[in-house]
Amino acid sequence: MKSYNLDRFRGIIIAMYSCYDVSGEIDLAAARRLARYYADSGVKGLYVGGSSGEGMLQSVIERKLMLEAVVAEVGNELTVIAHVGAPATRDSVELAIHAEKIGAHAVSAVPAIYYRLSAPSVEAHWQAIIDSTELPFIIYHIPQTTGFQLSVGLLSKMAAQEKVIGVKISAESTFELQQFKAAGGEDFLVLNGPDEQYLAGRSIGADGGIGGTYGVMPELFLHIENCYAQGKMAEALKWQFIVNALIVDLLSFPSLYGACKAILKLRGYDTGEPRMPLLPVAETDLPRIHALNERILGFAAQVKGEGL
Ligand SMILES: CC(=O)N[C@H](C=O)[C@@H](O)[C@H](O)[C@H](O)CO
Ligand SMILES: CC(=O)C(=O)O
Repeated sequence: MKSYNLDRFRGIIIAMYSCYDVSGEIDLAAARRLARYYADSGVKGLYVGGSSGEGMLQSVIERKLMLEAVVAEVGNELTVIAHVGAPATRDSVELAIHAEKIGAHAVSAVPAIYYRLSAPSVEAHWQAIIDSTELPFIIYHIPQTTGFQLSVGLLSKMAAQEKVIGVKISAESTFELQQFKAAGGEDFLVLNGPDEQYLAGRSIGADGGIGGTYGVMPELFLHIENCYAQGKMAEALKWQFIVNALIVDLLSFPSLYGACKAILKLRGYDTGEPRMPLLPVAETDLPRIHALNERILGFAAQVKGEGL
C-alpha cells in the first residue's frame, strides 16, 4: 500500500503552458493568472514543465521560476506536479529538490533525452530523482518523443517502490496502458496521455489524465469525466468525438502549443509565444484561431447548460 493520498492525482490534470513576456522571458504574473483561471475551472491539478510546458526549452532557473509562480498561486487548492525531466540527471535532481522545497506535491520525469539510453541507464536516472526527495514520483512515458520503450518489467520494478505512485502514459496503445495498470496493481495510478482517447484510456484502466489540450477546454474534459463517472457512456462518447474534432483543428497549426496560446490570448490570458523552435500562430491564421475559440466556447457553454 502506498502511503500517499492517491486521490489527489485522480481526475483531470492540465499540462500547463509556460508563460512568457514580449521579450520571451518567463512572466510570473501571467503564470499566476493562468493558474488561477485553471483553479477556477474545477480541474484537479496542474502538470508544470512537461511537453506542453516547454520544460525542455528552458534553463533550470526558468523552470524553477515557473513552478514557484504556480505553487504560490494555487498550491493550496490544486495538485501541482513538477515535471523535472532533463537531459542531465543532475539537473533533474536539482529541479526535484527545489520542487519539494517550495511545496509541489509530486515530481515526474521522462527518461533522459538525446542519448539512446539502455534500460539500466533510464532506471538509474529515475532512481536518482526518486531518491533525492520524499515526494511521490510519476513516471512519464512518451516514447514517440524520447525514443525509450518502457517495458512492463521495468515498470513493475519501479512501481514496487513506495514513492513511485504512477505512470503518465502518452503512448497511444491502450493495451499498453492496461498492461501497466495490471502490472502496477490497484494502488498504482495510470494517467492517460493522448487526449484524443481519454475515454478509451479511462475505460480500460486509467485513473484520470494529464493532457496538453485540456488547457483550452477544461470544461469539456471535466464533462467527459463526469459522464463516465456516472455511467453515461453514450454521452461521454459523444463529447469525446466533439473534443477530437477540436483537437484535429488544434493540430493543424504549425505548433499545437502556439495554437493553444493564441486561443488563451483571445480569452484575455496572454502567455506569450511558444519558444523556438516551436512556432507561433501566423498573423494570417488568426481568423482560424478566432473561429476555433468560438467553437470551443460554444461547446463549453452547452456543457454548462446541461449540468451534470
Ligand atoms: C505527444 C504529446 O505531447 N501528448 C500529449 C500528452 O500526452 C497529449 O496531451 C497531446 O498533446 C494531445 O493528445 C494532442 O495530441
Ligand atoms: C501533454 C502533457 O502531458 C505534457 O504536456 O507533458
